Amino acid sequence: MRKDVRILLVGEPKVGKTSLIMSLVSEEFPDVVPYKVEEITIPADVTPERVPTHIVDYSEAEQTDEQLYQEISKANVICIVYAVNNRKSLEKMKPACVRALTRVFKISDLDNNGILNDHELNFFQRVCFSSPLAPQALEDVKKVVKKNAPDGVCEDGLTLQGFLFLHTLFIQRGRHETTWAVLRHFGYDDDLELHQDYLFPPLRIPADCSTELNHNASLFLQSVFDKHDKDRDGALNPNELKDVFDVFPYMPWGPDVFNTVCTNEHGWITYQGFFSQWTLTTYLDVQRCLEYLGYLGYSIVAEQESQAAAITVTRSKCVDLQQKQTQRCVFLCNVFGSSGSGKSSFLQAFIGRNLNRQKTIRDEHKSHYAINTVHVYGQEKYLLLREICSDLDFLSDSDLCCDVVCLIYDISDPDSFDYCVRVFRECYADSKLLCLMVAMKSDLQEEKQQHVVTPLEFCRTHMIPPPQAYSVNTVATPSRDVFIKLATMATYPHLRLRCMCTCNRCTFCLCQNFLNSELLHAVKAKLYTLVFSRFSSCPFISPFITTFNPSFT
Ligand SMILES: Nc1ncnc2c1ncn2[C@@H]1O[C@H](COP(=O)(O)OP(=O)(O)OP(=O)(O)O)[C@@H](O)[C@H]1O
Repeated sequence: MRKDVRILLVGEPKVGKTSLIMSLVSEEFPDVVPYKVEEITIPADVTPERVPTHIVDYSEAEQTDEQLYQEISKANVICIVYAVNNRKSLEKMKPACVRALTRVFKISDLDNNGILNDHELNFFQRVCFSSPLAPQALEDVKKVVKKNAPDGVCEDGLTLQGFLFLHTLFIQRGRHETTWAVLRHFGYDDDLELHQDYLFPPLRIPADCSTELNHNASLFLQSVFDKHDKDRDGALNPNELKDVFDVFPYMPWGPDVFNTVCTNEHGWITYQGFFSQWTLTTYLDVQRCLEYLGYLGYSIVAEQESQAAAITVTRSKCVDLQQKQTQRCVFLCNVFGSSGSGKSSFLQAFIGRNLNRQKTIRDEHKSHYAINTVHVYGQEKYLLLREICSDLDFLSDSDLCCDVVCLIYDISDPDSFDYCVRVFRECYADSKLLCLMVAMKSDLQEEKQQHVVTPLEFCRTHMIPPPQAYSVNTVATPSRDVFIKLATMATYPHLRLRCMCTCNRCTFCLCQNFLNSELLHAVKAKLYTLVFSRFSSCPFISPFITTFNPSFT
């Protein structure tokens, strides 16, 4: 065993360094429990006489950082000392631990009032240790905290200070494992970092499938939103939004999010906008969504095995097309148009902003995406618009991949339609994807387009619906009809020849609703089964019956 061990005690003034030195080497202070003394492994031959040469007492108030580094380089053992009843020193000395426990506290504080009440303490206890605390034990805990840290109990619940004090007490009394059990349950590894396995649980996504948030996730996100919408105005003001992401190591959303989703008149994200942004992340980057849900403690609060339980992996798009129906709720629309044709304005109109409101958007806060809900024959769907850069040479296959294509031209710019023709011919003429032509800036004077055929003739030739006149230069919110059309085309890509108005009132819409109705499908299936069972034994008729399948009628 080394005899010249040099121990460095680091701590703020008056936290008890000297007492610790004395207790390490003598029996004089039986009440002082040396912090992690077993980890310091004091050599047996250290005596009080040798203390001055072996244990260096470092106090922040007395020395500079440079002197500390010098001492650290000379030390064999470094012992960080803090006083459990001094939160300031605790924060300073173990910031990673305090950060981790603060996140644990915030996740467990289900109503976000800064206090863990009995219900929340019991929930916390149950999810961490699989059994609730007995009422008396709960009272005892609060009593101990209150006695030692008066600010630790408020309104009969534990404050963050009390919660931190409790864990410091566990550590001090050698019950490190209790705190570690909590931290591990909330995803931390031995370095107090969130474990990669916790943040990124396995999730298999076959090719041609997409990812969406399921019902469990929407309940959880609704609770997260409600928890932080303290003024109950249905939107998250800047402070409330910052509070949502307080449990994240970084701010996940940039300023562009305010131009991607619906906001209220102050520009604050509404619940619709909040959920839309989550839907967008899930669709475009599901790994990121898993990570974010991990920071929010989804698996703990929703009592699920992992964040993967929040995700629905949809059926392959090919199978949807074959079966002529889909369960998907999120559809991607690529928006093409020449420079200045009005793509950004179109995207902003989708989240309810007219030209006047768009003028306030700063260039660096612009978004290439816009997402909102649309009702397609009574069902709520999410349509995600993606603005595609005008230079086609830079586009990859994944840039072109989508559920429906929107081609925009500016009726006041005679060259803009030519660009749409180019996109259609080069990228989508041979694909089965449906395209919709939008004649933007319809309030302006129309110019003759410099192309051999008119936009209307071009659409007729290529079985594209006629150009949809659209303008964002409106007094009220711009019309949503064109977005409903796009969402309908994305949802029912096999129905090429159909009414394009989707008003749900005209004869064609009513017929289409009827043909798509589950009742009609059920009746058809019943008839088929009946006919099949009656005539299947007849050798002359059965070959004809088997070719009759209701799903292809
Ligand atoms: N109906 C309209 N009447 C007048 N001006 C309009 C109308 N719609 C859009 N604009 C204006 O046209 C200009 C170009 O629109 P926008 O930025 O949306 O085009 P873009 O296709 O996104 O362009 P880029 O590809 O360069 O980003 C903007 O200044 C916008 O305010």
